[in-house]
Amino acid sequence: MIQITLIQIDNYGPWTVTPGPRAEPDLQTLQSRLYGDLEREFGAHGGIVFFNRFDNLIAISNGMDYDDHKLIQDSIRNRYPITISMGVGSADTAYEAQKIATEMIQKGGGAQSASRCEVLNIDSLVDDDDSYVQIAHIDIDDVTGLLTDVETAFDTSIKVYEVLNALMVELSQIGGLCFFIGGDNYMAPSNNISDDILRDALERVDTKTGVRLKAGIGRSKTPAKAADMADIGLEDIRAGKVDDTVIIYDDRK
Ligand SMILES: Nc1nc2c(ncn2[C@@H]2O[C@H](COP(=O)(O)OP(=O)(O)OP(=O)(O)O)[C@@H](O)[C@H]2O)c(=O)[nH]1
Repeated sequence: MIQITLIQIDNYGPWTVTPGPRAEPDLQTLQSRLYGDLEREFGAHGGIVFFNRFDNLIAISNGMDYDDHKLIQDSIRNRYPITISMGVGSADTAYEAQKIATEMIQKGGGAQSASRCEVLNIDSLVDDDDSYVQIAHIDIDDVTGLLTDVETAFDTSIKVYEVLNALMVELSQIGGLCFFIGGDNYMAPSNNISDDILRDALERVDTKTGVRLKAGIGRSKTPAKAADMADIGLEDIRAGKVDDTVIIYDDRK
């Protein structure tokens, strides 16, 4: 089972324009610092946060309970001019878990409801015995030689974001999620998606976008450890240790 936490800034839209439109560099600073702080806070529990849309961030939070979430929520209130609500869901697939987490927040009120403040709704927490996270670290082959060093920076970004969208659509159709994490890298929470099915999905994206993707896949009890093993898998593919575009490492006893 994978546990997903949706973190949503309370009443953010209206806040950004009250008493008048706030300077965009200030909003960008707030959003990036909030992402960094949440990454550190969830990371301290072995979790991982994806910036997603910055006002709606998605975390894998296996092993974190109500008190862990509440402590983070209180800390953000003490250090920011905004507050956050959180919804938590657990399921066999990442897509279903985020769907439940979203329902948990929506149950607490609208994203621009002036009365909704610091909702923390948990549908279910993953038991330690059932805790399992699969993450794929997906990378474009030779983005440096094919794009970064030969195309304009913006044209490279068009391609990288085109690949992101194709990955998000493909993975959501097989129960997974996918997030851009920088450069030419994507991370896909992908519980219950086999390496064969994932390889086929990557090949469909290759065909659609004209790139060649590879992926290390990590399986562990905690999100951070699963991500670490996915990174190792990616490095082993780069080093030619396997003649495949995907490799799985699983450290569950
Ligand atoms: N978030 C994140 N970004 C990374 C990671 N590794 C590389 N990057 C980013 O991705 C960019 C490209 O790095 P690489 O993927 O190693 O370059 P490449 O030319 O595609 O090389 P190959 O993937 O080996 O074919 C770097 O400039 C970094 O911005 C990583 O593990 N995590």
